[in-house]
Amino acid sequence: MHKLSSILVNFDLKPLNLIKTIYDFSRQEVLLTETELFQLLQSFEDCPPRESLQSSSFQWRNLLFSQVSAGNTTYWYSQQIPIQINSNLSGIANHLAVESSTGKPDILYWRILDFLSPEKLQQLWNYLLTARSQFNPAHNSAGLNNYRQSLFTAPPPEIYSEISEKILGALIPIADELPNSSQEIGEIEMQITAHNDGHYYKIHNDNGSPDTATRFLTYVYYFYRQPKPFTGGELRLYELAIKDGFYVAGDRYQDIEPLHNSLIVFPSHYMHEVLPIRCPSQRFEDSRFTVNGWIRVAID
Ligand SMILES: O=C(O)CCC(=O)C(=O)O
Ligand SMILES: [Fe+2]
Repeated sequence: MHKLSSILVNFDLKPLNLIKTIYDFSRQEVLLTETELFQLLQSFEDCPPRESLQSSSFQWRNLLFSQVSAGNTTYWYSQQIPIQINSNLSGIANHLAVESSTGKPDILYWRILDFLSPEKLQQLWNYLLTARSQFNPAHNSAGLNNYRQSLFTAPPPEIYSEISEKILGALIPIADELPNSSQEIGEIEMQITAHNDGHYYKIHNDNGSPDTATRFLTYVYYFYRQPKPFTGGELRLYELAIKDGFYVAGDRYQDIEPLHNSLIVFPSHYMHEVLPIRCPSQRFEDSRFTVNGWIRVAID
């Protein structure tokens, strides 16, 4: 909480109306509560009475932006929302862990080896070999060019239900133990991807936009022909850092080998990337395949 007197000395409040400007504003790390903003405004000689001030707010990532209108002038302020680390993640680790990393760098993930039985894996292959024409180029949610190159498609219903059930099978014991409903498991999203020669996915996280904000776990199931027909394609998980109220990639990272028939689970807000793939044959069936997606928290 900032003292009004120190803000008045150090800070020249200006009307701001563009998101970009709001962002710059937040970088100054001047965080006001609504009450402080009203007090600040009222210290201006020409400020209308409090009853005529109107306010509204919206949330972006872990920042709460609010606006107060006085006549034709709009004032913005921002406030950091405390970041909640899900204390049950360690519990999930206990249930999922065949292998887990809590070491250095400080990155949590869970990996299950031999995730699918040989029969289920064969079913997946049988589907894939008929489905080449259903794969489309993937786009990054921010619409940026050159951010991501891969092919993807929606899973057929039987693959969706079998794999989501298997994932839920690992998570349900935890869901039952969760102390409140806001941490119950909601929707499971799923896609099938193929990364071939020259494909990659640059650094991103999976829940940084309003429509993805309820994703809390990311899972990636890897499978490919034997012997392994490509090189590269490691999943690089970055240590989490917070800068100016935003999640950013820390300096340290861990590269995870996309092992055949393994499932990786990690928190969706981690920054991560897929390193470039080299696949000399360039044949579709030699791609680095995944069934991957996101587990959302249920919302009441
Ligand atoms: O393929 C992978 O290893 C990760 C894919 C990914 O990050 C995503 O689809 O959001
Ligand atoms: Fe991702």
